Amino acid sequence: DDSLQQLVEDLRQEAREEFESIKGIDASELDGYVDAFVADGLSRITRRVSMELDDDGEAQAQFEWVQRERRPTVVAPLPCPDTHRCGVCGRASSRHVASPFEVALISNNAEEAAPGLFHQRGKTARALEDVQLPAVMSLARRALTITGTTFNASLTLAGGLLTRIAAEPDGALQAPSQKPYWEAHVDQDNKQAYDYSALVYFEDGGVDFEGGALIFEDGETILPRRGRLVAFSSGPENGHRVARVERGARTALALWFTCVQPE
Ligand SMILES: O=C(O)CCC(=O)C(=O)O
Ligand SMILES: [Fe+2]
Repeated sequence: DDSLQQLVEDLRQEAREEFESIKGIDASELDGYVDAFVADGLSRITRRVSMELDDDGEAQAQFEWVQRERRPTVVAPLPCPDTHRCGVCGRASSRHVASPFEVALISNNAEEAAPGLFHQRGKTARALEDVQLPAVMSLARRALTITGTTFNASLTLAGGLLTRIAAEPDGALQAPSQKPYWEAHVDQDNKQAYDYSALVYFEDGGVDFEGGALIFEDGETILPRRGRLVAFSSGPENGHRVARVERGARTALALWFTCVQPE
């Protein structure tokens, strides 16, 4: 089918262009990234049927190959606390927000991209501004848009970290003053400006690493999956913790948004 061939060729071209805009990636890895990008595009290709009346007034079916949009976000609404400032409260989760191309790129380069602004018991993190991968910034913008639309809030990026949590080697030395990453907390307690939190994950829990689930105070547990976005209002309605990573390593893009527009 010619039109399908054309779509695949367009996807390959798009993949190459996206790759070429990103510096510092080993050329030997190009084919893998391009294939992942194309596979993602193909998984969203579907046939659209439309009906048209021909000159004799007969209905004729027209078929066209088109790319479906990524799947929409699912929201669990929650009552807002008094301190809440904008939008609706709740939790949302959406798969395939990061494409397999972005997932492979960021996961493979996370160690260099997040060599550790700080180190916190097996977790290292680097501020968004210091991450050298342009793909991370474009993903942050996408997460901002999706979160704002989902919760009906006009949001601005207030902070971001690319984090990597590795299972700790036995007997690793700990500074007792450090807060462990698995401690339960409310994001808004870390910074009052935070109104919404978003996380994008780059590995599959239970496959690429063991443990590391995101667990809300009421027990709702979200297992990180490649490309998955989780977003939630940052107040006490969404206290959470990260389960300890028992094997492997887990990369996450953590983002915080504010409803207060900068002056
Ligand atoms: O990595 C995660 O899943 C959550 C991290 C987190 O809760 C935070 O950085 O505030
Ligand atoms: Fe948090």
